[in-house]
Amino acid sequence: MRMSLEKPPLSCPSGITGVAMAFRTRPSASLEDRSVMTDLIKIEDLVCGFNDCKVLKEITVAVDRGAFIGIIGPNASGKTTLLRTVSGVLKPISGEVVLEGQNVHRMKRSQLAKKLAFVTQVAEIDFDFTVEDIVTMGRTPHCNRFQRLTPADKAVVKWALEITRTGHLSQRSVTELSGGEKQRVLIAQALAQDPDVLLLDEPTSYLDINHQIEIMDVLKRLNRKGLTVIMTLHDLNLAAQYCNYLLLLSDHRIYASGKPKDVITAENIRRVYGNDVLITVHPTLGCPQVTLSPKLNPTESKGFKVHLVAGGGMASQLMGRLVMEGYEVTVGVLNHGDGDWMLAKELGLFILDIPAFVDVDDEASQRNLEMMTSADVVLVGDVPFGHGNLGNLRTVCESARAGVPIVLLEKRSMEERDYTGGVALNLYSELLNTGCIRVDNEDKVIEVLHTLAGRKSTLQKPCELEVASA
Ligand SMILES: Nc1ncnc2c1ncn2[C@@H]1O[C@H](COP(=O)(O)OP(=O)(O)OP(=O)(O)O)[C@@H](O)[C@H]1O
Repeated sequence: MRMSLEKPPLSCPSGITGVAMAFRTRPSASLEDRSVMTDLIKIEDLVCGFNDCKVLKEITVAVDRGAFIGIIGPNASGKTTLLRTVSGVLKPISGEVVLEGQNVHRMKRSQLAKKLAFVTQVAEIDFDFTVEDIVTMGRTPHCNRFQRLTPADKAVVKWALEITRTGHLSQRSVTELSGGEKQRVLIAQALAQDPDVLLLDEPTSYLDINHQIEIMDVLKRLNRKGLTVIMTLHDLNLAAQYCNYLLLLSDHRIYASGKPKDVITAENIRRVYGNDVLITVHPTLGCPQVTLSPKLNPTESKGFKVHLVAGGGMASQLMGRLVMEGYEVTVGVLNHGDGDWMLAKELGLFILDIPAFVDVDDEASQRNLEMMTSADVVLVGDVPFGHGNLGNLRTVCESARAGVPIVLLEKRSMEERDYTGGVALNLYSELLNTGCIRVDNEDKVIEVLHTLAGRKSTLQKPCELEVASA
């Protein structure tokens, strides 16, 4: 069955019209500015919190109709508090939240509920209502107390159930539902309310990945039709993919705001969350994507040095695994801007590098040899060899002759990776005669390194004992 995004016609049209995508955080507007503003929501010098506890201060944000805003930040940074204050549920300590010219905290609840819906975090619903009853309650602001639901109201309820894929639950009691089902029912209720602005507190927290995408897709499509969406999110990747603008909260304030690519930066995440992360670009959407890096303590590393011959972005996975496993990794020789160079840089590894499009020359090779011979093992990734990086292969051969253990990752044969008309292949055959270890996937590389590192530590133990007893 196809879902229609079009709401059935209503007796009270929502007034959703053109979409002006804009969002700004700024100091308080002057009186002159105010006269030309067309913001749907204006948050002015807001201080919010509880009694004397100021959770957030200096919050000034302008939201235009049609914005899709994500509020992100660490635990207890005030995301829910801000959303509750914007929703009118929590009174501000000072400042104001203005919706279409009216202070939300002075509006009648019924009047506000026609324009704004708030999906709270899933709480225990103790009342034995059916799902249909719960979603129907979303129509309350639009109905006269003594009036029965009109066919138009019923059609909206049906639409909200369908669009959130909760129709099959309509006769079930909400007390029996799973957390994810309840979450979708609460979103259905809010959509049945037919608001201009939808606020959602962690709407995906209980949802599996399929339902996360499904709900976010529905919200995005409704947003394209004019629904203004403001939500709190912990998942930074979802936030980057779906939100047009982000507010990053930290230290009782808006720490950063703007487009996802400007807010979700490694520096911001490190400062606010205290985590080192890898920021890459989503392959199809172009938005930032966050990959968590473990907090590696150098003193806990395996004390086993791996020099990696990488290139062309073909050794990225291997590099990440090595770092995760606690090896001391150096990389080289790499050209500036190479995919593996960029990752090595993000990971903070020592890179022996040369400018882009420059061949590995004798000087670079000499330094590479020094690094290889001081490593416990040289690992050659499944990289292609051309005339530019042939020097790396020559140096690996030299290191092998000097007795350095060599591990070769061969996902593809050297014939497939030789762009030198056979020179690389000859060097490779020479290398194989020195008794290198050959493996065909990353897992096996890790197994081999584990064995080699184990041998090294066993050999070291008597020395350590001697030192200890001296
Ligand atoms: N009713 C309350 N009374 C007093 N303090 C509260 C109340 N609710 C929340 N707080 C406090 O306000 C601060 C912000 O809480 P809030 O729930 O807004 O953070 P959050 O960013 O949404 O957190 P999380 O990511 O953990 O959900 C916290 O220190 C919290 O303990």
